[in-house]
Amino acid sequence: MSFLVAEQIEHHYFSPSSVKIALKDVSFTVNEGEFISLIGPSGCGKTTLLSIVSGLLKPTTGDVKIDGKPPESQKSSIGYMLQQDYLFPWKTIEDNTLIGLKLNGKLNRETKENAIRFLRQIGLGDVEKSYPRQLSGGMRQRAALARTMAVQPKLLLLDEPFSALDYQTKLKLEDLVFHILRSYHKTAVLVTHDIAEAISMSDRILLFATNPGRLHKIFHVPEELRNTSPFESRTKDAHHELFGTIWKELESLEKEVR
Ligand SMILES: Nc1ncnc2c1ncn2[C@@H]1O[C@H](COP(=O)(O)OP(=O)(O)OP(=O)(O)O)[C@@H](O)[C@H]1O
Repeated sequence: MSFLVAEQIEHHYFSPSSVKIALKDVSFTVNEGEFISLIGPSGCGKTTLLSIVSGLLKPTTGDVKIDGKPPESQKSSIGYMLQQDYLFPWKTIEDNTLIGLKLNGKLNRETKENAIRFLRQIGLGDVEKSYPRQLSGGMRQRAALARTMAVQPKLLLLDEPFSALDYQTKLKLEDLVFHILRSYHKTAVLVTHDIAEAISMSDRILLFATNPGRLHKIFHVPEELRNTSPFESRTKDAHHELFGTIWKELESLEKEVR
């Protein structure tokens, strides 16, 4: 069943001297529990689209529905992970994890216990009472994941959450997020510049073209990769084949622009 529906999205940015068409006629659906990635050249409208899906930005025309309702009415059901962790430096990891629950008025004994259990599950049990400055970048992003998951979002929007990490930490966190989102059957939309990351984490990949930003092609990730951890996926022939296909498509888009 389609959980997220985007229909004929068009978005224009206006300045005194010009109009930028950031997105043109973008339609797609995401099923419940599905993980999709948005990839494409810089400026093709990925972040604009994520802002529209989150309800932070109203499209010039077109419509988005999350679980049959407009995104503005679903804000407490949407979780974010961004490139920066945005942890509050003066709060402990535990307090940072509980912040969304507090803001949503959902902090009680049960939700607190769940959140702390999750912190322990992802290996942060020893640093619950530590402050963000005492943690490595990877641990801080894990704390950001715990804060996101604490509010039990129905939809996760992931805007390049691994791109600021060193390569090894990035692979480990991809693996963790993949397993957590699968095991909790979460619906997720990831924006990334990393084709291998998109292949190893997603069920489908939406490739966008630029000028104007538009949906160019949808790639279905083969089942043998979808049921494999990101680490292992990267070692498979099917992964390399899909990488080659998407890379060629990206190159042909670049030639179009030149
Ligand atoms: N607030 C804004 N005002 C005017 N133009 C904007 C604004 N935000 C984005 N744009 C333009 O809209 C287009 C799409 O931008 P967007 O940031 O959504 O693309 P993107 O694919 O996320 O880019 P990147 O991969 O570089 O992050 C770009 O040409 C950008 O310059």
